[in-house]
Amino acid sequence: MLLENQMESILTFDHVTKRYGNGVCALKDVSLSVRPGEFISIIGPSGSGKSTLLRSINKLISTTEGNIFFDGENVSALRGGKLRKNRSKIGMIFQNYNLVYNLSVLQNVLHGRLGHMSGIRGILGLYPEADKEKAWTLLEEMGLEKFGYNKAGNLSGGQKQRVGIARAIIQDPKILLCDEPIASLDPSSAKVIMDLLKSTAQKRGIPCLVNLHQVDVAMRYSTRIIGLHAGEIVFDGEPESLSDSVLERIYGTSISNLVAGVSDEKDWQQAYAV
Ligand SMILES: Nc1ncnc2c1ncn2[C@@H]1O[C@H](COP(=O)(O)OP(=O)(O)OP(=O)(O)O)[C@@H](O)[C@H]1O
Repeated sequence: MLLENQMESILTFDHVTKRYGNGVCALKDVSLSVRPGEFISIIGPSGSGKSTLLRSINKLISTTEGNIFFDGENVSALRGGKLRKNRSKIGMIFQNYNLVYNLSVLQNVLHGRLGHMSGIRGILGLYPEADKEKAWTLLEEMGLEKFGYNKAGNLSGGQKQRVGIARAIIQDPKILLCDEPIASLDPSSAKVIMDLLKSTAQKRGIPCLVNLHQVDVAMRYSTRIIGLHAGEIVFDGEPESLSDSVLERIYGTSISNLVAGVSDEKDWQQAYAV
């Protein structure tokens, strides 16, 4: 059974540990597998290793022990062109959007194709017509077709993040990694972004790993939640199994010390203006 799961998984962490130069152990013996179609939230207190986990997948951070397998390759061993190719299969969505603000919305979306182009065509911005058509279709899907020629810097935070999603999707990624995608947004924009993330990823069968600080959002959207505490996975299961005692283990404190989550559907609807 374990072998079957590993065979169909797109991403596997096999006993991964990350120790930074200052001695901090940010990931401790982490093992997990991600399968197509999963929408996984990673929760945990500040400093528990969520960003380290996400960034080690595209080797922005090198791990110390263990192996990470992504799309059939051992990421830990990849260098140069092979590493770039592997990264082109990973869509990243950032808290601060990482757009080029003085370029147009369309050009920012097209940047997602750079990893698939030869150096000179990419430098000159000579995108094939098919890519441009795809970019417009994605802008439409994001409700941004009217903003294609606007400067990305002039958009609202929620609109910028929608550009970020379109840029990640146009890559044709095999996984989406989202590092606190709604941390800079108001609750109503956050809902739009979570809805779009989930629908665009699920429609295409792309697995999604999302770092979140909002437990209620994680519970509402995820097919699976991973809870980190001090670099260790202390919970890996369905949202329904995330009890108060599990939350206390993840956050290392009594539930009464946690900012009240939005616990029932009615409260959620009020907070997120459903
Ligand atoms: N470049 C670095 N050098 C040294 N220590 C680091 C470095 N990056 C992160 N750390 C440490 O590793 C631990 C995990 O950090 P990480 O950013 O992965 O946590 P996080 O759960 O994403 O936190 P947050 O929710 O605040 O973003 C923390 O103790 C942090 O101080």
